[in-house]
Amino acid sequence: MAANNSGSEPRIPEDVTLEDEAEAEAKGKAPAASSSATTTMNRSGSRPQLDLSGAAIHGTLEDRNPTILLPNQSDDISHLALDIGGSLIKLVYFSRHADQPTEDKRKLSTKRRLEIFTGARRSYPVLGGRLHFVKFETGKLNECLDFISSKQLHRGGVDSPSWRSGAQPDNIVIKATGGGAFKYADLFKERLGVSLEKEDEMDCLVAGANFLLKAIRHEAFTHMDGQKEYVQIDQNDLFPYLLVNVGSGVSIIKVDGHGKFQRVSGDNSTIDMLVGDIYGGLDYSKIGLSASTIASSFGKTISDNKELSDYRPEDISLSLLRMISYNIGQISYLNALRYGLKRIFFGGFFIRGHAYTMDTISFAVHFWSKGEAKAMFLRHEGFLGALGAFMSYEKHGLDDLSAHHLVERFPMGAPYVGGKIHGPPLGDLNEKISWMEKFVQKGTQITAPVPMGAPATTGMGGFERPTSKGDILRSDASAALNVGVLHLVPSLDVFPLLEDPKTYEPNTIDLDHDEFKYWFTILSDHLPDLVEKAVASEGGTDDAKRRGDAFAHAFSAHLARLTEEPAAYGKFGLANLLELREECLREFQFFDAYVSIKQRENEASLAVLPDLLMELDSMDEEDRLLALIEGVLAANIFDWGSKACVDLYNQGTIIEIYRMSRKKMQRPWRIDDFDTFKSRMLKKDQPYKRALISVDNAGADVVLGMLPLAREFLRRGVEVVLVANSLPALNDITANELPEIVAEAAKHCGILRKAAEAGGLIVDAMAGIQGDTKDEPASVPLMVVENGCGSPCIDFRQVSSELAAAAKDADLLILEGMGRSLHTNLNARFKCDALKLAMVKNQRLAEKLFNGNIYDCICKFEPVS
Ligand SMILES: Nc1ncnc2c1ncn2[C@@H]1O[C@H](COP(=O)(O)OP(=O)(O)OP(=O)(O)O)[C@@H](O)[C@H]1O
Ligand SMILES: CC(C)(CO)[C@@H](O)C(=O)NCCC(=O)O
Ligand SMILES: [Mn+2]
Repeated sequence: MAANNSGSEPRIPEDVTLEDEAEAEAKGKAPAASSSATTTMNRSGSRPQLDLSGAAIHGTLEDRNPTILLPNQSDDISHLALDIGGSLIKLVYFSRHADQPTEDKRKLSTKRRLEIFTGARRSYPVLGGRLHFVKFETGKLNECLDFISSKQLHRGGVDSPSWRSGAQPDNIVIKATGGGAFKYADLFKERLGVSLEKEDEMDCLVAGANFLLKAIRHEAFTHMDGQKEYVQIDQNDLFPYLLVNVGSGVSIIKVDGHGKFQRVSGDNSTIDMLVGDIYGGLDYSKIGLSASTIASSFGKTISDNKELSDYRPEDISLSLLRMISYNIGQISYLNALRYGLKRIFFGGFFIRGHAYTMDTISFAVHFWSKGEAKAMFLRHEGFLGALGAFMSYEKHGLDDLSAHHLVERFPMGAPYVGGKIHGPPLGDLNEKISWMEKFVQKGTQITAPVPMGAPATTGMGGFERPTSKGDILRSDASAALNVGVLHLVPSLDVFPLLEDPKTYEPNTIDLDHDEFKYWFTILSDHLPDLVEKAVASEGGTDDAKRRGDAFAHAFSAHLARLTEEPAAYGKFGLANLLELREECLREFQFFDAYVSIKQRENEASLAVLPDLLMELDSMDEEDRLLALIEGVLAANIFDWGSKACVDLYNQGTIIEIYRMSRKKMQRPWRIDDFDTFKSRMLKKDQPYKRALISVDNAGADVVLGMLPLAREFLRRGVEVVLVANSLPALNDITANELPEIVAEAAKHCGILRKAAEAGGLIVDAMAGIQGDTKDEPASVPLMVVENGCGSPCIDFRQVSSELAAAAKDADLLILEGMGRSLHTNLNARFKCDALKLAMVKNQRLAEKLFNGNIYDCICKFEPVS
């Protein structure tokens, strides 16, 4: 369908989904993905030896995970594993991040300063890359073979050296499990020239489940009365559990640890199971099992005196489904009872996200155990075996990964595929857009929340707002597998200053139904303007317009999907939603929609900075401190994510609005801990050592607000680490953009200049001559680190290793802006003093959080002791 060569109208299968490779998807732009080593390190004895001749480190030696290129390695190391079951083939494959841009000066000098290179951290064999989940029907094995072949997955992907060089590796071995690994081994050899190395199915199921439960934060959930609830699994309290995999057959396994398990029951088909050993030796009356519960509906078919054809097929199906599901629930419960297990995890594609099935199983388990045992489901339910087979390579170091290394993304196509491939996989962004456009024109119902609404025209808002009801979308959870692409980012760390990472929740407000409805409207309303900016940022070309349309449809589709099922992508907070928007922009190759706005505002602000600094310098210490905090709060008004503020920008120049905002500052602020903060700052015997200052927006916010504040710390001999986004989000300043701004500001300020030099941000020659340096103290460094994020919010469970390293010696954390200190982290507790500064630029949020009003200011100081 996607590549339709016939010239005729493409056929659009009813249940079409696409394999979203999105190879074009923000290549190499994943947050903090800078540290990529190579996957080609092989720890598995079962694999051929690596040819290390000619190996060269790519990138800098100081990079803690340099990419190692092995030019002479016949690239026979596979990034693919299979589970070939009776009904479905599951495929898990890995794709490397594209080559990273070389590190800039800032990064190198910062890393040197922060002593990130301790050598001890080189241990990761893991690299940055992505894990994809795809499935095919076993009956259509050819589709699967074509897919593997078209992507050259068995040879490490089309980007691999051997594929590029055209070399023919002779002995490719791929891990495979499931019955089909035996049955179809010859076919794989014949068609792809690969040997399947069989892995035990139970081993794989257990390894897959253990990995998911350890590494994916919101993998397991309960399902009661149609409601999903994600369960946080404590690693120290995981075992033992019962794993019930319901595929074509049912496997029931008691899992006691990693690699420690015992198959306890069930190896029959789902139908056989009905007559199987449900009560196996147990007293019928003791467990209160009533045979009529399940038998009753079919009982009628006997007494009704009707023919089978008199019944509606859907009624029969439902009865069957209920019967099977109850039975699965009962057998599982009985086994749990037998072994004293409280938790039962269900996997396998039989369940395939069906609310009805999950509810029925849950009900049965709950009922028979009188609430003692819990049925839980897994988001990657069908991929346990394939994932386990993938793990068995022992070469990706996946077992070293923790939840904070994994970021799940939902590019168009991916969540919904989980694998039904019809037609060739989409090779690039252009094909993806074409695919989407066809559906838009047809207005076709599709399983994915892909495009919908009226056909797009111009790229300038020529699309409809998404409807919040799923009338254009078919709500079919069977296709919407809710499995995204797992980005492995080994360079992410838990922020070490979090008081308790286990209980930390970034989002301040739960994105419940009402809340989501509100944000749905906000984000939908904002969309036309965002598309316009995005398109302009790419030169306003036809290509950009087309991508703009596609982005709008894709993002609308996500919103519609989430409206339909808020838990579709796992536990989803506002931080995730705002990040999804940015990721969606990047998916359609809009890398910085606000680039020109940021530039304009930076320039205007830098022009008035010298005057501001002079004014500040004429004040005494206490007044200056107040003026600085006021300045931060006032300048936080420049936020292109806030509708109210954007409306204001039409009413004056940047400087006029800044002055107006400043004039309106009236204490006490809505939260006003300024006096406590001031006292702490003025304690001469206990100065701070290092302040981490997390900045928000470009322009006045950073130039007239945060930089002068940073300068105050520097002047007091406090080291300053400015923390900024790794990737653009709205008009937020990024870590890459910041050094230039600092250098510009340093031309007018000796303190900044010396500190920036000390921090390696600028070299002496770059600094200007105008700064007055006569009474400055011995200089402490000013540094810039990236935070690992590409969103207006921050989740401190996953920050860049740079930031984590910088946190080591920090005793003050300043968070600025709505996204980072209100929407997220308002209630976060840290191991160091924390100052949260923001202007509330949204009426509803002001009311909800503070019983206040839009433009209220928050100055929340939380000393540790
Ligand atoms: N398109 C599909 N075709 C066939 N079965 C499907 C499909 N989608 C979902 N299913 C369900 O998924 C089940 C198969 O699940 P799964 O893929 O986990 O098992 P399998 O690996 O094929 O079986 P086994 O491990 O017993 O060989 C089927 O029994 C059916 O209930
Ligand atoms: C998106 C953020 C968090 C960016 O700071 C902020 O602009 C915001 O919360 N906006 C709310 C939407 C609005 O009020 O229009
Ligand atoms: Mn912002």
